[in-house]
Amino acid sequence: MLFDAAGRFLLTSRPLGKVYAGYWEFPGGKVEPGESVEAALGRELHEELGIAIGPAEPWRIEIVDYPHALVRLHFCKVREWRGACEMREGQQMAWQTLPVEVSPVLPGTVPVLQWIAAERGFAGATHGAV
Ligand SMILES: Nc1nc2c([nH]c(=O)n2[C@@H]2O[C@H](COP(=O)(O)OP(=O)(O)OP(=O)(O)O)[C@@H](O)[C@H]2O)c(=O)[nH]1
Repeated sequence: MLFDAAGRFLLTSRPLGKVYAGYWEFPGGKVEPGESVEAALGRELHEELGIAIGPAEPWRIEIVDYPHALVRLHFCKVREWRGACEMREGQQMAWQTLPVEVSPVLPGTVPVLQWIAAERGFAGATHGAV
């Protein structure tokens, strides 16, 4: 999860051809064998966005049982990176705050918005209805 100095966070849309194409999520991807979560995040954000991240602060872990896969998601906060985000996989990006304006949000991403809301004392809907 990239957070800028204003506290906005970056969401990206899933590219065509993937499950849940067009749904918005925090950029990232799967950990490869032998790789740490932080290293995987750095690799994925470089592949997807062309940036080199600074420290990744582990935040929360969520398990989601999708019809296509059971996934364990490790959310880490990143506040420093080098380079400007470019969409290397045909995705879209949006810097967001609460409530999130992009839609639809990936089911596994919704709880994360709720955690951010709790942390910020934000009351109300975190995102629009699909
Ligand atoms: N990056 C990311 N993935 C999420 C979020 N929420 C969530 O449920 N996921 C799920 O976690 C998995 C992430 O793996 P991925 O992005 O590398 O995999 P993918 O389905 O795109 O397939 P791929 O192996 O072809 O890249 C997907 O099943 C995705 O649906 C999120 O906020 N960010």
